[in-house]
Amino acid sequence: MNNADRQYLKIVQEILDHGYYDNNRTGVSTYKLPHQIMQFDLAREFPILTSKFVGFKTAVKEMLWIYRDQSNSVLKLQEENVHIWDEWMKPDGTIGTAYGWVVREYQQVDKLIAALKNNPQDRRMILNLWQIPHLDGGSLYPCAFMTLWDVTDGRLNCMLVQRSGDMPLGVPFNMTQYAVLVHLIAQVTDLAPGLFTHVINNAHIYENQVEGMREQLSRGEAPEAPTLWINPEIKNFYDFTMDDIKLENYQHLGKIKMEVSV
Ligand SMILES: Nc1nc(=O)c2c([nH]1)NC[C@@H]1CN(c3ccc(C(=O)N[C@@H](CCC(=O)O)C(=O)O)cc3)CN21
Ligand SMILES: O=c1ccn([C@H]2C[C@H](O)[C@@H](COP(=O)(O)O)O2)c(=O)[nH]1
Repeated sequence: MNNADRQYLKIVQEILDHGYYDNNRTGVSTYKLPHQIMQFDLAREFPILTSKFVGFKTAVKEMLWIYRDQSNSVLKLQEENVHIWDEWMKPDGTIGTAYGWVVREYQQVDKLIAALKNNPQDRRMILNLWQIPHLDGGSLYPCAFMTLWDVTDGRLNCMLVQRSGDMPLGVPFNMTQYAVLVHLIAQVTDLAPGLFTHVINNAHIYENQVEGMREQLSRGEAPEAPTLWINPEIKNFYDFTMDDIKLENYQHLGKIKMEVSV
């Protein structure tokens, strides 16, 4: 069994067995549990689910849109055939002052890379998309909103804090795309990838997704994890393209269609 699936499916099972049934902003109720955590050693494994197909390219394109392009343009994502933000597009074609916009506003990536290169003992290395004055200017408050970075013994460790996690849709994307981000940042700072810890404050399954999750749980053994290939020649974070990031030998048990609540 793939370790990513083992940790992920354990949380899913916990939510279905013991989750608290509650309403929320979207009007579609969820089963939820607080404080769920997954942890991966990126030197040993690449975390992507194999118990269902996860759109690796879509997830990585979204991550590059936020951190490399530092863009809020949904139209730009659509040009790359990514439609997961369509429902949140404002009339101007953007998601407003959220995600990539906030990264750019405070030059957060440049500051992180500079600290990792020049002062890796720093204990203040944080990317924080939760910028209170700009929250209401965005179409959605950021969910995976903070990463805390650490260098220990030449290894780059990253903790992702997610305030709200849609286990069937958002979380499989988030775990994989942030693992890729750690690999990319490690490569351009001459560090080895280390621990990736994913903390989810409110981990939930919308009630119209329960059937899909039960199907995923009932599937047979999840195939072993694929491997991530990154073009070793890229030394500048902003030079990475999708051609430089590839998943090799991705075996999975097939797509499961689930609904997104807006
Ligand atoms: N309720 C909700 N859940 C989310 O995960 C979510 C939001 N809202 N709002 C903002 C973004 C948009 N995200 C999304 C939206 C849709 C999919 C989705 O439909 N995924 C499909 C395939 C999509 C594709 O490859 O084009 C999946 O099966 O993973 C995933 C993440 C993550 N975020
Ligand atoms: O990267 C993401 C973005 C969004 N989500 C999910 C989590 C929630 O289901 C919704 C956001 O609704 P809120 O009421 O603002 O919490 O989107 C995710 O899992 N990952």
